[in-house]
Amino acid sequence: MRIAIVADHHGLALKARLITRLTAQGHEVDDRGAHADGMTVDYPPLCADVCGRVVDGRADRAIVVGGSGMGELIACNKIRGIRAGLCHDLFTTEISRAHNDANVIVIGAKVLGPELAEEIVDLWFNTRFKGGPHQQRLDQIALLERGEPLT
Ligand SMILES: O=C(CO)[C@H](O)[C@H](O)COP(=O)(O)O
Repeated sequence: MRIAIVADHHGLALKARLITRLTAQGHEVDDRGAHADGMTVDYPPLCADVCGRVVDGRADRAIVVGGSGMGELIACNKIRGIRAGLCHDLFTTEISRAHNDANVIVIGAKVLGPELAEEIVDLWFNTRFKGGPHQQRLDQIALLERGEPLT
């Protein structure tokens, strides 16, 4: 897969570790920043960058690493066409793909250790969307996103 990845200042070490792992697995990983320079950064532009790439097809999926990940989750889900999941355990990670067809995974580097983060990312990439009634619900979410009435 073509994966766009970003991290703020809290997620740089985890981002580097995930890039190494995903590249070794055969993915094409595009590191969109931030880059290790000791500066603090604002996460919304980073989220906008990778989410824009998912929406316009330059990336298949995106990974966003923050401190808690909560603000990143909010930012990503403001972008039309993005379904971002905050994944800090195996159950919600699997559901974010199987039920929600998440196209962005958000991780808090201050919440998870690196080994669990790797396990979560592997599970996220290896879980298929189930479709069926879940597709109907995603269609309803898309209506909400466009400000259209739910039918
Ligand atoms: O996870 C985050 C947002 O949800 C950020 O990493 C966090 O808010 C950064 O804060 P600070 O610059 O004070 O370290």
